[in-house]
Amino acid sequence: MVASEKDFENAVHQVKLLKEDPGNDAKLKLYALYKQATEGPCNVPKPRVFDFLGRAKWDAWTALGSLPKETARQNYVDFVSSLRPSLTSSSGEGPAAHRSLPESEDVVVTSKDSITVITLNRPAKKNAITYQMYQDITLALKAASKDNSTITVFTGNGNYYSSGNDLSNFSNRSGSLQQMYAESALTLRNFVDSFIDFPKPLVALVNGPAVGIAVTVLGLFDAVYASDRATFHTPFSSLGITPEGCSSYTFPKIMGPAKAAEMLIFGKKITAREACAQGLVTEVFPHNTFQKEAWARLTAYAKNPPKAMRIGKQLLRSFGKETLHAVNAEECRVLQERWLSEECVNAIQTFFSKKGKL
Ligand SMILES: CCCCC/C=C/CC(=O)SCCNC(=O)CCNC(=O)[C@H](O)C(C)(C)COP(=O)(O)OP(=O)(O)OC[C@H]1O[C@@H](n2cnc3c(N)ncnc32)[C@H](O)[C@@H]1OP(=O)(O)O
Repeated sequence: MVASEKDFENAVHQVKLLKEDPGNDAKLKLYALYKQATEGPCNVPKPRVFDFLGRAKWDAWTALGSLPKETARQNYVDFVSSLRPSLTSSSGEGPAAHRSLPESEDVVVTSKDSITVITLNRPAKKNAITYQMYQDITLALKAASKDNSTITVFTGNGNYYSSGNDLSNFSNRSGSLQQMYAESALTLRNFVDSFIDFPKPLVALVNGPAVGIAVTVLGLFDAVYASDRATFHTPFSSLGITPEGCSSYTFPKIMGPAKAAEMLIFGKKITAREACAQGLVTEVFPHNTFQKEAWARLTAYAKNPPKAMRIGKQLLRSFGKETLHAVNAEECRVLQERWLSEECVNAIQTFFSKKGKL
């Protein structure tokens, strides 16, 4: 269900009636979503250095990147409902995923034409996936598996689909290294499990380059539509690490062992058309018509009887499921060791010293 103009106006009115101060973070978020919904992406100059409030507002608005006006309107309505559960929108039920998803700006969940959309929303960092985002995505998938949508879609905001794991994930957490890597392995395992077990059709709209784990989990999707600007890159060896996302099993099955090794061991970056020829991508669209064509396709597919699609997906998936879980467990075990290796530590240091981009 997409929020109408009237829902939006109601939500704006409800904010004015709030009896309690929702706090600065919430107010900044409301401001940013309101501006994005009414004016589109921020294109005004950054306020002067001593205008702290003006700069905080500008930052919050700018962080929304190119989020479409309709999505911002929907997010505003949903956010107002979450501030005051008794304030429900006049259009009835909102996206079910919001009910159990913690507040997150980096992973945005919306609902449209029976389709739940999970958008990676860190365009300034090329949608790199933080530790928190792994957990939010896991929750979002769990919620989407139970909501009333027919299809779930994954995409990225901005010019990247995702640059994969945020390489600062291991430098900004507390506790011993062993403990941090054990927790990370568990978080990764839960994250990948939620793709393996996802019960409905899951579609990726790869709007731009994809790196690392953003590529590997594609082997667990039911369809992958890509812009012709998308590329697919798994530079694991150069980072001193090993494949995850079940790719050590799905990629050889999808593209054959030789092509899988070229990507997963030698780190060859491939184009969208190459990925399509190799079976990782379902179809490639010209970038300037990508959104329109892919959404026309999805909207038509979402009209199919949902139970038949769900049962069909389960048939396709059920026989390999135990193997996928076993592969996931083993990949996470091996990675936990690799993260401690000198090769991996050096590669991450090199990236942050700005000498080692892909
Ligand atoms: C729970 C743990 C689970 C772990 C699971 C493991 C998964 C494995 C992987 O996913 S491996 C892949 C890891 N990703 C990378 O190695 C990509 C690193 N990024 C780059 O090489 C480049 O940034 C780029 C090629 C993606 C884009 O280059 P470009 O020049 O176009 O842009 P910038 O480099 O200036 O990027 C803009 C800002 O974004 C930051 N950034 C981009 N990607 C990441 C990332 N993966 N991790 C952290 N930060 C990233 C970049 O540092 C810039 O930030 P700045 O503006 O503050 O400088």
